Amino acid sequence: LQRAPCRYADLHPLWQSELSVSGGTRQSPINIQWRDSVYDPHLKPLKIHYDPTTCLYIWNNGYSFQVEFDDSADKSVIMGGPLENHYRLKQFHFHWGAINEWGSEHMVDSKVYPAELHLVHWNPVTSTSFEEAIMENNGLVVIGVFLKLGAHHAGLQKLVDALPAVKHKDTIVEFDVFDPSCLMPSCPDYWTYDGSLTTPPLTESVTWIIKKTPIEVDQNQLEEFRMLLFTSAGEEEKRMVDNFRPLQPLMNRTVRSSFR
Ligand SMILES: NS(=O)(=O)c1ccc(C(=O)O)c(S(=O)(=O)NCCc2ccccc2)c1
Ligand SMILES: [Zn+2]
Repeated sequence: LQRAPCRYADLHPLWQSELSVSGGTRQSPINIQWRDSVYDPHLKPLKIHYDPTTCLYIWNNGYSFQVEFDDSADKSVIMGGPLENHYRLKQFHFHWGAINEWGSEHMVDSKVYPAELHLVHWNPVTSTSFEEAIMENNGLVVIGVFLKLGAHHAGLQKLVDALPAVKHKDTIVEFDVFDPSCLMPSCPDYWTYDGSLTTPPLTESVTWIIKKTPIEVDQNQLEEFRMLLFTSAGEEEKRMVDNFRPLQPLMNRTVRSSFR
C-alpha cells in the first residue's frame, strides 16, 4: 500500500528540521511485526489512573492539537506494564492522514491506520520536570492507541467539538474535566519497545506501549481533525494532515508483547 507522499519539507516548519538523528539506534515509529514480537510473561497489566480535573486546555501547536494536563502532582498516572515506577500524564495528541488509507505513525505487519493517539507521560522519580525527562534514558512513556474507521466515538466527540476553537496554529481553548481513559480500548493487550520521540528533538528517551486493539471513530470525527490548520490566522491556509513521521529502522531491538 502506497504510504502518504513523504512531503516533510512542505509540512509544518517543525519538520523542515526533520533530520534522521545521526547515530540514532532506537528511533520511532516502527513497523511491529507480530510474529517477531516476543511474549514476555513478566510484563504486568498496565494500570491507568487519570484524574479528569487535571485536564487544562487544548491548543494547536502547528503540528498537531494537544490536550495538556496539570502534571504538578501524581494525580494522572500510569504504572505497571513494563514500568519500574509511576509516570505522570503531561499531554495527549494525535497523528492522522489526509485520507483514511494512512495516518498512523506505527504499523502492525505493515497495516497502517487512519490515525494514532499518543499519551505522553514522564518519570517524576528520575526527573524533576518534563523538560528534563525528555533527555533521560527512560524519562518518557508514550501510550499509542490506533484509531480505525467505524462507529461514532462518544468520548472523542467532546474533544472534536472543541477543535474549531483551535483551528489555527498557536490558538488555545480551555478544556476542563476530560478523562482520556475513555479513549483506551478495553482490551489490555499491548506491545512495548524502546524508542524515541517522533518529533524534534527525536530524543531516544521513550518507552513505547502500543495497544493491540484500535478504538473506533466515525468519518465525521476524522474529517474534523483534517479541518485543523498548520498555519496561523492570516497566513495562507495549509490543512493539518499527514503529520506523521516515516517508519524508522528496528535495528537491534526486540518488541515484547504482553499477550500470547
Ligand atoms: N509523537 S511524540 O509522542 O513523540 C510527541 C509529539 C509531539 C510532542 C510535542 O511537544 O510537540 C511531544 S512532547 O510533548 O514529548 N514534546 C517534545 C518536544 C518538547 C520538549 C520540551 C518542551 C516542549 C516540547 C511528543
Ligand atoms: Zn505523537
